[in-house]
Amino acid sequence: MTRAIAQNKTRPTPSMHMLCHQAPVIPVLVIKDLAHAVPLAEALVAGGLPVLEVTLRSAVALQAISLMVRVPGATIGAGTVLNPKQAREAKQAGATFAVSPGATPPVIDCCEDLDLPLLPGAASATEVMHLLDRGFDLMKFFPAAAAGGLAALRAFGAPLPQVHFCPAGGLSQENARDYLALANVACVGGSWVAPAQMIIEERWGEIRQLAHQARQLGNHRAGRRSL
Ligand SMILES: O=C(O)C(=O)C[C@H](O)[C@H](O)COP(=O)(O)O
Repeated sequence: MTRAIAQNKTRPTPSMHMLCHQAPVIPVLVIKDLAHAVPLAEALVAGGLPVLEVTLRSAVALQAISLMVRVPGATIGAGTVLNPKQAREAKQAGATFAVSPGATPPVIDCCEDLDLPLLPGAASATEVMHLLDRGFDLMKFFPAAAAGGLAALRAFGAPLPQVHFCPAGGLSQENARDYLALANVACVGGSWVAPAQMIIEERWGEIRQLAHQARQLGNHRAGRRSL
């Protein structure tokens, strides 16, 4: 029996669910200078965002992950995981989870073999259905704003109410609240809490403040709209 057939049922992904419920926002980070890794993680954790996604888009990303995992209170994942090699390297660096803008069978298989929780990306009903078939009921919705935003997520909720999403791509402090108000949104992802220029200028106090504001977005979730 092939792996796909053997797992052709909805398998809850408890670890990713747990991580997505720790805070309303997962910061998406691009770290270009290794010296920024620890103070950046400390600022975000101090602001109330403990789950961080370090994208594998820079030469120092893996080293950054291996330093940031030692920051008290931080849970570090690797983002932009595009292939099995990157998944293996992320795990080796100490990442607790992996995030991908999409989903390919090799990445899914590799993360399963590594026992590395994966937040795979989907942008259409067909992609969501493929991931459901692979047992995922929590996935990234990417690129959220470009792929239909709030209206698309609301529409997914009718035929696919069992699926929860972490929308990312085009979110901001201003629109994140509307996404978090949807019943099928577990959390959101975004780079707005750690803007590139602020990182370059090492404005950690301001980043902590942005994280704090983002954390507050979770306070309004009690009154969420149903789908
Ligand atoms: O790198 C990944 O794994 C991704 O899936 C993409 C990121 O989540 C978005 O690039 C964040 O988008 P912005 O908040 O608009 O900057």
